[in-house]
Amino acid sequence: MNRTAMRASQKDFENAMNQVKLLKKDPGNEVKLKLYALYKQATEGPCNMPKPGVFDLINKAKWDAWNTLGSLPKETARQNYVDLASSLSSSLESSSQVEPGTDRKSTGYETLMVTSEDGITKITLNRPAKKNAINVEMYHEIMRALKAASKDDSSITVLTGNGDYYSSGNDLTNFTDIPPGGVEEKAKNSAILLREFVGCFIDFPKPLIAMVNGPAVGISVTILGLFDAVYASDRATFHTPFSHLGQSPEGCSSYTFLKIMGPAKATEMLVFGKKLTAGEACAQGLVTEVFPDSTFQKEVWTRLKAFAKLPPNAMRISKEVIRNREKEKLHAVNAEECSVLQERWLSDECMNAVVNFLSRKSKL
Ligand SMILES: CCCCC/C=C/CC(=O)SCCNC(=O)CCNC(=O)[C@H](O)C(C)(C)COP(=O)(O)OP(=O)(O)OC[C@H]1O[C@@H](n2cnc3c(N)ncnc32)[C@H](O)[C@@H]1OP(=O)(O)O
Repeated sequence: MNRTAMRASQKDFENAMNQVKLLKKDPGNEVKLKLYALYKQATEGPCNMPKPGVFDLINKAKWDAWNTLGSLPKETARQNYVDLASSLSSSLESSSQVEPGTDRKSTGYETLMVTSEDGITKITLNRPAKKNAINVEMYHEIMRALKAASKDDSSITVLTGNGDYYSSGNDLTNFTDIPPGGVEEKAKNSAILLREFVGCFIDFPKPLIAMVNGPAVGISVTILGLFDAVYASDRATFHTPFSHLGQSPEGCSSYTFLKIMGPAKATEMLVFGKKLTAGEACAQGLVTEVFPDSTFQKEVWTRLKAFAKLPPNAMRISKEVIRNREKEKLHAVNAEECSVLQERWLSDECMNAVVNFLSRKSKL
């Protein structure tokens, strides 16, 4: 790279584009937008395309990024692209060099940490900077981890979150990646993914325990009705703001929550979006037991290690006896909830809520 002359050649630019393609780690949307904008400016000059519509989120973000470069000369954009690509490849390469020993690398998960020890498989949601929001990759990885845990040597499986949140629920940027078939195809694909995801919890054969380490939102709350025990820190809260988001209940909660807490309390949560404290969630039967945050990890792990010593086949069979007669019903509820949601995601109410969050106009 001709860095001394501070003017990147066409060859430097092409090398930089290859460097970007070969990056082992995703540099994130913000950086990708910057690269896109610099590429367009370097090859086509200032943006003179018409501005995309407000619901065409991806193209609008790209247009905004390119347009922000104003009349930056092509040569400067080319140089900036080369510099950015070079800084990315050195920072992302070096960060991947310090990680080989970590769970993430050794298990091949990008959004989870999965460990298996003392008869317990622990699946940790691991996007703490995004409050463990569940993106499409995480949905797939959770399903993969559950399938592996159902067949491994462990006798119980635990789901928890890394950082201050258990999970902020569905990653709202999932709605921005619109395929060529448009928003209808996106809604259809999302409903298929959601149905498969929830189905994995319905069918999970071993005792499944949630350790809710902090606030839980949306789908991370609704699927708790499919767990066998839910232990919560007293910092945890339980929030299903579906109406606020123009959406409707999922995770079989339209059935399980009614059974767990009765229709009136379930309606307060699922229709009016009432946020529960851990104590309230325990009083309503959604949470098994609440622990002070300072002793949460120690107390719960002591208990789980004792559970994991129980005969695994007996636990599996007891779970089957308790749960199996409900399975067919749960799959039917899951299918119905997903088909209702597929329509909801296309509504103005839902699209406006997503746009407002993504444009930083609203938060829960
Ligand atoms: C396949 C599709 C299936 C769909 C299934 C449907 C499920 C329904 C649901 O799950 S509904 C629930 C959806 N979740 C939300 O609406 C939560 C949105 N998030 C918030 O309101 C807030 O972020 C918060 C209250 C959770 C936390 O607020 P706080 O101020 O403490 O933190 P930040 O807002 O600064 O968050 C830190 C960064 O994390 C990003 N982020 C948090 N939650 C989400 C999310 N759900 N989706 C996408 N991104 C999220 C946030 O944008 C910040 O990112 P930044 O640092 O890059 O700005």
